[in-house]
Amino acid sequence: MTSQQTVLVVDDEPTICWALEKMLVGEGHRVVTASSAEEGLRLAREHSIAMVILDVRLPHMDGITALPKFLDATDNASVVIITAFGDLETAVAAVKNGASDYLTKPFKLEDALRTCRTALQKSAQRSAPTATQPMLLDRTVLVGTSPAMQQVFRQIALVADSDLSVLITGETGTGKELVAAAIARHSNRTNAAYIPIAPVALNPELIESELFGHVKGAFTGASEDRAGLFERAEGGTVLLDEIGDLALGTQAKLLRVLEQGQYSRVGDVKPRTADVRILAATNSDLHDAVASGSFREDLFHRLTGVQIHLPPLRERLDDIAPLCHHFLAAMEYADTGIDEVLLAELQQRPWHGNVRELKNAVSHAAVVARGRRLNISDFPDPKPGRDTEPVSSDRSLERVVEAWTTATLAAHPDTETLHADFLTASEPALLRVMLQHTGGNRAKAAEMLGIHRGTLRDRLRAYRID
Ligand SMILES: Nc1ncnc2c1ncn2[C@@H]1O[C@H](COP(=O)(O)OP(=O)(O)OP(=O)(O)O)[C@@H](O)[C@H]1O
Repeated sequence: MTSQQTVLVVDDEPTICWALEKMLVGEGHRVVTASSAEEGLRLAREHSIAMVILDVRLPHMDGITALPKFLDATDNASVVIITAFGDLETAVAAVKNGASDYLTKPFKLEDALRTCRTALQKSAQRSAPTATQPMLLDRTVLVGTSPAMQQVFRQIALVADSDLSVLITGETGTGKELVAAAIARHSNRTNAAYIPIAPVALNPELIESELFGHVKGAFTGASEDRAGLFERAEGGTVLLDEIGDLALGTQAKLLRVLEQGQYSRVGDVKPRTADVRILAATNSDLHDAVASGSFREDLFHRLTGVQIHLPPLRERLDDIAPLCHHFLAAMEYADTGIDEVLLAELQQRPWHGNVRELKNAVSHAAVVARGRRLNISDFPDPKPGRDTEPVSSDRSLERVVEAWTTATLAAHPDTETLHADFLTASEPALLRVMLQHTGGNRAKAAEMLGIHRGTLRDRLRAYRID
């Protein structure tokens, strides 16, 4: 147990204050509570606070606005933000404004405990205050309420401000480019260029020239010196889409940029310095590419330091409803409803083209329905999947688990609950599909799962699955 520290809980819901107080007192800490930011700030100045747990939604001043004031008043204590809805903007704003971490309501006490323990440890090591610029938030277009997307938001929030390169993986249409754009937008390179580029779309012979530039006479047609992508993106961020398609020679040059921050224009030996953050995306399995020798292992390890994996849409069915509403609203059909029956039918579809297919399908349906309530016949037929790509092979499952584990370890290096966290992340999908499969018959679902009915009931309740 850690030595006694004082924790300030600021939340206008007495039950949350009570539960957190009980939990932290159980850990041997002292707890003071406040129901508004103003009251909390007064207490923060009166006590020597090691950690603040701060709700975002508060009666007068909200938690994000109050966060810099709490950091100031507590001499940079760790602040854990509680959000009612773990959206990307709040998560990024919280982390960017100096929060150590955040919890999404409703949260489990064991999650809160783990987060608080880490935050209290950080509190002791926290350095002097840094200037906290309020963040200019633009409307995110990255929508999702599933646990998988919440994990993606958390990862974006945690890596955005660093200069780490990030590998974004996922099937086509899962939103990899949107994730890259969100990282660039929320990074401290936000005012510099963000250039997404798909090497596969470039002429293979000219690809190095496109990336690194060339000098006059380097090859036929090189009539003058030309800057490449890395020069144009100086100070900013580059997304290399479909990184798996890069030729081995180009991979070696990219590795030099990543490791030494250097490159040379084609036809030139003079090294140039690249101040560019590199994000990469792929929908292919780089493990296989490494095994077959078409992708450099050193580049693979360099890129997979931080990995964000976007699961296919069929593995995050909770996102279908908010995505539909988002796309309808963007088309100014916000009033066009999606009822439960339609939603259930949409959730049955395989969505091989993922969110891109859903977006196109919703646009199509909205135009066909012309403002009336949508039904399934308004939607185009599902896109066929590639025969070579089973809906969920053992191999892709293995990859998802690997990516999740790597990302969680990166976010929580001191974790002591990895196994429980893994179950929380993966079990709801398993149970939902089983219930759909058995038409809601819990006894049958429990039998097929090989677990006791009571265990199934408890898990469903815990995950709030109806
Ligand atoms: N979470 C999301 N919220 C809102 N829109 C999304 C989301 N995910 C994807 N989209 C939309 O779906 C489409 C495909 O997304 P994106 O281009 O980012 O996918 P991708 O994984 O990069 O695809 P590919 O591998 O084919 O390049 C885009 O129109 C994007 O705006």
